[in-house]
Order: sequence, then C-alpha cells, then structure tokens
Amino acid sequence: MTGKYQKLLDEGLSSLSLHLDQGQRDQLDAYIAEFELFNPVYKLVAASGEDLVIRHILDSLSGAPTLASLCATFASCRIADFGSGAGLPGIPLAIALPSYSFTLVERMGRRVDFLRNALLRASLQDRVRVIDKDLKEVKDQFDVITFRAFHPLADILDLVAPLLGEGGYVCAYKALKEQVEEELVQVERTCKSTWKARFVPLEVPHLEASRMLCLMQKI
Ligand SMILES: C[S@@+](CC[C@H](N)C(=O)[O-])C[C@H]1O[C@@H](n2cnc3c(N)ncnc32)[C@H](O)[C@@H]1O
Repeated sequence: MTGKYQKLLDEGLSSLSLHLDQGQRDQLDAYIAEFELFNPVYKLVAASGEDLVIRHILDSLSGAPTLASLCATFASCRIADFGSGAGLPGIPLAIALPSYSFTLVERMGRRVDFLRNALLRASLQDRVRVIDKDLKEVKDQFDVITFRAFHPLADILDLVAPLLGEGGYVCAYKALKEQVEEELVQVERTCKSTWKARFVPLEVPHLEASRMLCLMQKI
C-alpha cells in the first residue's frame, strides 16, 4: 500500500531517524486511513489531513527514539499507553517499536471500539491489547507507561505508581517546560508517591511548537 501522505511521512520519519520497513509503513498507512475514516464520526481529534499527520502521528513518533532506548534496558519491556483515545501515542509507537508488546488503556466505549478496529486494520491485534477500563481498575504492571493529553501529573501519579514495575519509567508527552515544572511542584506538594524527573526535548517535523517528554521514575 502507498499512503497518500507518503512524502510527508518519508520526510518526517527521516528527520526523526526512524527506519520503518515496508510492513511497518503499511501498518502506519492503514492506521492513518482508519483514523481519517472514523474521525468525522467519532470526533477523535480536531485536526484533519496533513495537520492530523503532523500534530498526531509525527508528534507521537517523535518520542520513539527515546522510548526505544528506555525499552532496551528491560529484558522484555511491557509498555502501556494510558488514556490512549484514538491510539496516541500508543499505536504509532507500537508500529515503530515492533519488538515490544503494548497495552492501550481507554475507558470510553466509542474510542475502545475505534482502537480495536484500528488494531485489526493495521494487523497489530496480536501485539497490542486494549484494556477497556478506567485506569483505577487496572491491575497489571508495566516497565514503560506513556500518556499524552491526559490528566495533570498531580492528579494521576499516585494511581500510576503501583502500575509501574521496578525501575520503570513514566513518559509523559508534554508541551511547555514551565507548565510541566509547575505540575511537578504540585506533585511534590500533593502526591504520596515521590518521583525524580528529567526532560527530553522533542522536535516534531513540520511543527513549530515546543514539545518534550517528561521522564519520571519512582524514588
Ligand atoms: C484528551 S484525550 C487524549 C487521547 C490521546 N492520548 C491523545 O493524545 O490524543 C484523553 C483520553 O483519556 C481517556 N481517559 C481519561 N481518564 C481516564 C482514566 N482514568 N482511565 C482511562 N482512560 C481515561 C479519555 O476517555 C480520553 O480518551
């Protein structure tokens, strides 16, 4: 399959130094096609066309090199994406990191339906599972937990802490450093769990906006 965003994706993947083989590109094209088909009905994200690819697909993939380095430190890395919505960043990451199993946690039924369908279309159903529950009901543990456009850190880190395995990382996709620093102050003030954090700046191809990963480990 040759997707309609081939040039944009070629440039974007190259500037992120991500090398996807033809099978992975087909998976990405299938996911984007499904996303575009259902977005007007399910109102998954506000963007469409190239804007959707840049703001959501490439934005999600911009964290993949960092995630790959973190995952390589675990014998068999268990990755979860909390509040996955339309599968962001979880599905693009699962396509870019084919050695790992992913779990997408999403509590909204309509979005869960979309996720299950998109995973089938992109032939990811054997490696990516969906937990259709509130985060509060999840019992499993993970080595790497991602989330993007989710709750403020202070509202969720105490819920996330027991779900993080020994030496595991929370990787929060965030925008402005000052806002994240403020969120971390709130974490120190209000959370029972304690964390050390560091920032990894992200460059999203074709996007003039501040993006970063906030990496956190329990201490
Ligand atoms: C603003 S959307 C972001 C979706 C996606 N991560 C993205 O970047 O586009 C937040 C998603 O988290 C889900 N969500 C919020 N709180 C949750 C919880 N406690 N457990 C599971 N899902 C949750 C919502 O249903 C929604 O789909």
